[in-house]
Amino acid sequence: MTERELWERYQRHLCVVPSVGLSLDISRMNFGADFLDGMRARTDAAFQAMDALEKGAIANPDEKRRVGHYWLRAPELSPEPELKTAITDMQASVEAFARDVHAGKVKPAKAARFTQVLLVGIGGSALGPQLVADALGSHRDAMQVHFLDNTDPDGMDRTLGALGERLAETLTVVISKSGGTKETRNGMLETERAYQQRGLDFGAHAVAVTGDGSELDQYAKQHHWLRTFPMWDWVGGRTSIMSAVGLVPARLQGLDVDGFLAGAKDMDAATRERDVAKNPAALLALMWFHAGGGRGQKDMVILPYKDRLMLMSKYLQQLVMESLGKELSLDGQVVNQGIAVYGNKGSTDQHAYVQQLREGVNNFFVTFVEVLKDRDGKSMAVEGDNTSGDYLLGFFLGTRRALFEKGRESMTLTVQDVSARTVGALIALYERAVGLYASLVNINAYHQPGVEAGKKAAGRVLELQGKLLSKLKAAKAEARSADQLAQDIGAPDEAETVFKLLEHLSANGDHGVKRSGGQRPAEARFQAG
Ligand SMILES: O=P(O)(O)OC[C@H]1O[C@](O)(CO)[C@@H](O)[C@@H]1O
Repeated sequence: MTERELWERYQRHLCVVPSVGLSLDISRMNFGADFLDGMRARTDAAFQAMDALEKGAIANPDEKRRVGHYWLRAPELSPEPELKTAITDMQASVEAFARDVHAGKVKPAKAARFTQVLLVGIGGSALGPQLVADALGSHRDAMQVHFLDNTDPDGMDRTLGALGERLAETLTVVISKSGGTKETRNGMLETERAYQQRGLDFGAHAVAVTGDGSELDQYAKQHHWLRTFPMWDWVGGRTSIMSAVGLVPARLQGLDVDGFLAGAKDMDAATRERDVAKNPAALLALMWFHAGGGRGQKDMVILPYKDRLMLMSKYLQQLVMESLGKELSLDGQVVNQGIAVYGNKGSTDQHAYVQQLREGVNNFFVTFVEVLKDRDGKSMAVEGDNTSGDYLLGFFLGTRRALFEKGRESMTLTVQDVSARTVGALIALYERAVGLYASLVNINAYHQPGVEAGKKAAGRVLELQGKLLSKLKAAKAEARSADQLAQDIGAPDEAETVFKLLEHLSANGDHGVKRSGGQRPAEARFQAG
């Protein structure tokens, strides 16, 4: 294709959404002239399914749940008045609470004001707040936000240690829809102890976001936490950023929540458009289908040319992969669907994996995200008349061209700026694209059975550890191999897991397990010290 033909193709296929200042360019995807028409029947069915979902149908059949994240930015579209009231009440109470915190009406016992937020959550209960805080935050925010999103003890020490004395002015927000997620429970308990060690009452510094009656809800009530904000079963974790999950930290941070919700609402309106050429969510879903043959054969590389959007790929990794990575179709057939997502930011990635994108295995398509506004205020010239921002654009266009020359497909999303409106719109765009794509490939995007399997298996490992520790204590000083101990606890087939447990136990002083003998599994001996 000549440059001239490409320019024509660009103009023909450019999808512009003036209401949110966003455009999607699909000209560098190699779909044929009849592709969009050929997909018309499937696309219409996807629109119908989305329409039913928005009207309150059970769109998550396995869990028999409705899927209501679109109502969070347009409560008037809720299928029942009670839901609308629940959403608007939540929004008003979050706003009022943040106002009281900022004004010092809700204040810690041993400091004048809360200045820090510590968010404890994982997956959908952390990734959205992390993206929003990083994309929109600055040192001028009303409060600074920190995160505990794992059960890694050293990770917790690092975050809590960095807060140090400031724990006295830290408001901890524990977020868990289910209220029973172990990583979050552990982070909460360790945080509680950190407060206690400084003579601070955790409850007077803690807020929960969780489902009514959950384990976390009960804990918060028993320990007289400051507040609990609701989460509902009709909002999925990975699409919960516009529920209290995202609004509580964003309001506390002092971000433009109204703009964020408005951007998403405007994008929703634009992506209900049935004319595919004018609908960027439908085009994204169709390009994913084209690129991967409807089987996810190509990975989605997200390359935003803006530091503030670096977490976009991490956020989309959960949204896309937890939604689309499914073994079974809606009809129960084994389909093993999914699309792998990765990326960081340009032009930084140019100096890392882009080498492979241009010359290596052609198993991906890139989505470039271009932000027109360089910065607040003017830029200095760094070379001739050129600014740093001119260079960023140059590197983006250069990389895109270099990939195209080698037959590597890409799309480009262009936005005006990284404002709250834009971030809200981008999230809404991808939420709908994921929902539409799920319909195109006939899967349930709103459950995550695979994750549950891992959680159950982890539970069994900890059960095994319990048995192992009892045995080691009973056997006292007798040093035994992993194989012998696996026999002892009646789990001979679990010798490898037992060895891994013993290796970990003996590397840490918590349970008094000692290791002797050689380095190889068969030579190692373990005993209770
Ligand atoms: O908010 P919760 O219930 O703690 O769950 C956290 C995350 O865990 C998952 O269920 C996966 O394990 C995600 O879907 C969810 O966002």
